[in-house]
Amino acid sequence: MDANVKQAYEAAKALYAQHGIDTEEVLKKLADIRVSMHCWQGDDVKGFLNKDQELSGGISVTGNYPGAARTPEELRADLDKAFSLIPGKHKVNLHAIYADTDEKVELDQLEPKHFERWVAWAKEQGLGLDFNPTCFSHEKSSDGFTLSHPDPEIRQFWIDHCKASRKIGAYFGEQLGQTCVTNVWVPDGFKDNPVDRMSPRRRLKESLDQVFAEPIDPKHNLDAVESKLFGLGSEAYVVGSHEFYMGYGLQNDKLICLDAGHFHPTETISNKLSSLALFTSGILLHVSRPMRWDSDHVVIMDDELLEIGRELVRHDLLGTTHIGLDFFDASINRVAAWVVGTRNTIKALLRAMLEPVEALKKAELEGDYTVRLALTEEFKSYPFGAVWDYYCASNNVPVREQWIKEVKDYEQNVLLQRG
Ligand SMILES: C[C@H](O)[C@H](O)[C@@H](O)C(=O)CO
Ligand SMILES: [Mn+2]
Repeated sequence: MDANVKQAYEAAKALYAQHGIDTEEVLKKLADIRVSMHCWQGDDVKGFLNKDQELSGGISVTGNYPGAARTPEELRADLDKAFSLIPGKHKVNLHAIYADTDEKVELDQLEPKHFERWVAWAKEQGLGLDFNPTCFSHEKSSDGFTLSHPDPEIRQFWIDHCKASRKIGAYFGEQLGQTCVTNVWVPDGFKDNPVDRMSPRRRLKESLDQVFAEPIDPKHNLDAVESKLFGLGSEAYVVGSHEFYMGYGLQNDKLICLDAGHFHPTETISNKLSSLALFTSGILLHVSRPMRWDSDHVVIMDDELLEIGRELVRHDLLGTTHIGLDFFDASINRVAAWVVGTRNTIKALLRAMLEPVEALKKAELEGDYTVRLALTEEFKSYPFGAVWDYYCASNNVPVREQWIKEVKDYEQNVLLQRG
């Protein structure tokens, strides 16, 4: 390890120790956290099953940076590259359209065998896998409805797809010895004001009941449901709203997924964690960065990311919260997008772990808001960066911006050769 990195770490360690913060313990805890890196940043949410199908469902990817992965092999190579620049062992979040198979298979017919190559790779790399049914970019969702569709045949197709997805999730969990989270998000909604808000929600509820009817060992698969306020083309009404899924999740013991981009622009998911945690056995996060709308920008270390980290650490929610990422930016190098977003997410958790939480809570309880404010602010310039650098070096990944050169080399030698 570089002597300067070690020396800076030792100085930081001593400073934090003065506040009773044991950096060695902190780094051990940090190493246990698995962030679920979403595969869809690597190819602009195209997948491999219906490659020619246009992206739909009210989400959108902008940019035309060269080098998007075109095959499962390319996507795995890009993920390998990104993981080599990120400290720790993590998970990959797959969508159903990323099946790796030579068969032409419909979504409702998908089986674990169509993901065997992903599992073999994950085993080799020591990664976990999460899963999502893909209820968009398909002719049967072209009018904007899936699980809440008025046509029972179309509804059944999506129910069968979601059922198949849970089985694939259970297979991942069982094969890899790490619980898979299978997250159901459907785009269903209306562009303009509906007359009947209730019937689609009733249909969605009934469809979900069918999807989840078969019990699955929670050691292998946990179900999650993801709400949304609006999408492109569903501005007036989304069937699966926050209230809908909060009710459904609480009543049926499902993980409630909070996506940072799925609420009113001034609403934050950090402020929801301490409430939901009191009523649920776990939460799924989609850490994203909405800019003016659900734009899915790459996660940066902004106030909200820091606050999410603090809430998870201060209320001891790391054991029950599944941290997934959800962004897709095609205007920059896609491997770099993963590295920036994932490193930032881990770094925000580290920063939160390096705060004098007990002293701050004590000040608050005693009504000493002066100390609460002053200490919070002073800690913003404590040398967390030295601890982070040491963590990266100890994990044999590049320290600070050294990783950029590696991505640039990979771009020259691999991504730009893809034509
Ligand atoms: C591709 C994802 O499933 C999707 O982004 C979903 O999680 C979402 O957030 C839709 O807005
Ligand atoms: Mn999401």
